[in-house]
Amino acid sequence: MGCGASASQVSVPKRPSQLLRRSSHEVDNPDPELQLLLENHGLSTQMQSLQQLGVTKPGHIADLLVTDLEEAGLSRVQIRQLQRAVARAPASTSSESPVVSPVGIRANTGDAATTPANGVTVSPKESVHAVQDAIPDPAPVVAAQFAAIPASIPSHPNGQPKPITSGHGSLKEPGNIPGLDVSPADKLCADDGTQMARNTGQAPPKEKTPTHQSGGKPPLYKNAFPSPKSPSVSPTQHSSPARAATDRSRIDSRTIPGSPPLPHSVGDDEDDAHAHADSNIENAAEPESTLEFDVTLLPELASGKEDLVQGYVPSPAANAPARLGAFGAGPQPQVGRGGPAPSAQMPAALRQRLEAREEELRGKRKSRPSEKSDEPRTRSPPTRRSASEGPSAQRVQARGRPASVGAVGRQMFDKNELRAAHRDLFVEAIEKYQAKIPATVDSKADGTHLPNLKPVQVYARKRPLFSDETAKRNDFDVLHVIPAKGASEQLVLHNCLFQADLRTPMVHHLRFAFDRVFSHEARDEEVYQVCAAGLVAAARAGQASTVLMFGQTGSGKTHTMRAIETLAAEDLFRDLGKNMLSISFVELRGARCFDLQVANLPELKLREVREASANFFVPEGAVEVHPQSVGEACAIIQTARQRRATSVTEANDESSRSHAICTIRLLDTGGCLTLVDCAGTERRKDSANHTRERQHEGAEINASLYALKECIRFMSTRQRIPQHAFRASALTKLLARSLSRLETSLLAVICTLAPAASDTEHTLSTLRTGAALRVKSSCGTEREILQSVSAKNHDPHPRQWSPHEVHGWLRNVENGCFADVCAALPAEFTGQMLVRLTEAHCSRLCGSPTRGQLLFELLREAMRSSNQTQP
Ligand SMILES: Nc1ncnc2c1ncn2[C@@H]1O[C@H](COP(=O)(O)OP(=O)(O)OP(=O)(O)O)[C@@H](O)[C@H]1O
Repeated sequence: MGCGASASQVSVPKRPSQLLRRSSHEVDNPDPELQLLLENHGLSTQMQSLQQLGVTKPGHIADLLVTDLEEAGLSRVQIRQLQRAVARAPASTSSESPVVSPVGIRANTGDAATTPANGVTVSPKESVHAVQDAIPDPAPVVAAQFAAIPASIPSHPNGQPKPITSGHGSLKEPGNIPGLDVSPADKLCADDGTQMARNTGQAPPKEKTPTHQSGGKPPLYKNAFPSPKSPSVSPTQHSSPARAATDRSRIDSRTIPGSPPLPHSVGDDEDDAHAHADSNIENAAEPESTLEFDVTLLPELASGKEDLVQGYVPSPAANAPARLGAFGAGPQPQVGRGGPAPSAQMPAALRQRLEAREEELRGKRKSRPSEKSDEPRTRSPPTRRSASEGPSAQRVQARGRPASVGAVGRQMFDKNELRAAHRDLFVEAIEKYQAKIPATVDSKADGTHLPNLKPVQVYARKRPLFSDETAKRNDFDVLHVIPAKGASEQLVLHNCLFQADLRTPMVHHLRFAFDRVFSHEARDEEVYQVCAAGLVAAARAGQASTVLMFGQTGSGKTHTMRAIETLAAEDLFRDLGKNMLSISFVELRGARCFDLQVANLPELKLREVREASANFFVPEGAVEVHPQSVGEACAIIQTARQRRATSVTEANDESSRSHAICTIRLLDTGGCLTLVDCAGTERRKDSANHTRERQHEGAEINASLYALKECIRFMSTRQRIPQHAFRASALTKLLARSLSRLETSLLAVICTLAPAASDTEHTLSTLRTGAALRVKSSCGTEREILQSVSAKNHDPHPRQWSPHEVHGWLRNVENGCFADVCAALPAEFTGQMLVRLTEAHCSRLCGSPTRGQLLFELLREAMRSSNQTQP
């Protein structure tokens, strides 16, 4: 018996250190009486099984077998003696037996050792594989739970432990018991033996694993490796009916796939060989009548296993979960270790079903963002996308669908798409708002007289919305120039947005005031008259005047400037004779300056000129042409303009990629008119498809415009523009001469605006820049306009009423029926006090509850209507 085997007989110890230790270690034979007892009670095999599992600690043995031993009638002393004997006995009785690792995985020894069973030298590396292979395949263990049904005991795939029919399964001592030869049959079945060891290797770690289903309790092992019921043991030997029942349910461990190899008795090798041979035949004979596939495969199918269990198993395997629980179940079965896919031996129909199910589950897992959260989602559930649906398909879909309906991938909606998708909604809101604005807003300007020329004038011009913008982009007009009796000075930008949830549309109505605002219907002549004519006149008088176009690309800068250039030339020639003016035309591309008057566009250096008042820069060698007629002047300007660098952009088919500076000098007076058509401001999105060079160009344009804005800010507050501000860009260097003469300089900035909703962000940026320039130059005046407009448009809240307004309201409300209340109120009774009156107060004031209630309601109504008209 294994317990009594001496250590000298051990062929392969656990580790090298143990090898040394065990070679000199003698294990005492246990008490023969005890040995007999164990054998009589069928416990000797159990002990050996435990030994092979590496369970050698007395405490563990006691835990695992104490019940059986006690029931077998062993005294405590005997049990302890037995435990000591087991502990001293070699843990491994076979060279094939794997070693139990600290985590309970059995593996072959790490040192190169000749394996007696197969004669193969196992290298350390191979032993690592052996460790991996030794990871328990739980299927047989689970299958063992069904071992009580001998008729349907399945064969395990991949030649794993074969069920041995009881007819061949007489108890035999294993060939790997120390000192005993390994039978040829065992050698032949080395694989099986390995697998069996593998199977048995799973129990010890689970004993210690806290997460184990059974909490690692001893009965698990007792049941997982039931003692073989010797044929010689009659049921009457059981101490109790319950015990008898338990034992009846036990079968020869060798009939249970996954149970440890049983000891062979000397001379049983032949039988064993027969047994294996028979078992192989049996396996071949019953390829599909298996239960273990069921329990082995299902856990891999995760959430779908219950269905499958019910669907598949019409036999006792249907009780798998219950049995699993009863047995403690050891490790959860996993598929894919040490055997072929169980499906390979399954009925075709079942295989198909499982495959379909697996596929479905895989799909579910993919679509499930997190396996952890089983809670139902409050947001709209992810919709299943067909193969044809890509991001572009979703974009198209999103366009036609209200954003409030389950937005799939909200990040795919950009502002402009949402605007276009909800065009009608926004247009209606805009029209409603515009209808509320009174058509006659007082204006200081009458439209015919030129405004008083301030150093910096800021104008805004809206260009028309083009039909292709409406057709292609479903765009709509979001710029509204507020009509006025005289000339418009305000406009509203309706910024159509969605709240952060991307479901709630909203419109921000942003008002801006300028020296003059031109609607899309304004004619070029009108613009010239208001914005440039005064500056032309000032230049003629010897001043330095500058007209500067500023705005996003495609908003109409060049369109407006062309008209101004032509009309200015006409004006100047009308009053002046020949050779009285000169025209130079240069363009700035980044920091480089080119002469547009010369066909080959020579590059010009910017030369610094030092003057007493300020330093400035001039393009050295720029050609100055002296036109002899208006026509000639216009032709010169036209030719130069055509030489200007342009290219196709997202926003403009003929976008100017440079700043164009046309300087007209008045030779007699020394005056100068500088017409600057800036390159369009670009946002990152506009240049997204540009080449690297073009993107660099765009960056330079924006940088120079920023420098220009800085200079204008100094100018608008009548501060001296510092040199560093001028030197920041080529544009400001060239404009230094005009802008630095504070006393004599005039600057008109025309902000050109595109009205399309998709250009809202550009337009807003331009408006903000323009408004900032202007407000600083004229302090509170523009604010007053804004306030007066808001006062006219929005009723002040009763809370803000002065005592005079309170009395006035009381005298007039409801046709004066509350005029008498005025007398009851103190003269200083403010709106703040009025809104605090309760209904009871009102009743007391009015002398009757009915009147009091009416007054109270009228007041509330006034408050409500005022709230509604607030911006
Ligand atoms: N007030 C307007 N009335 C009619 N058409 C206009 C008006 N303003 C601009 N346009 C047209 O819009 C288009 C773009 O105008 P323009 O080239 O002047 O833009 P831009 O601001 O100079 O652009 P960029 O900065 O890219 O050069 C042109 O076809 C122009 O004719």
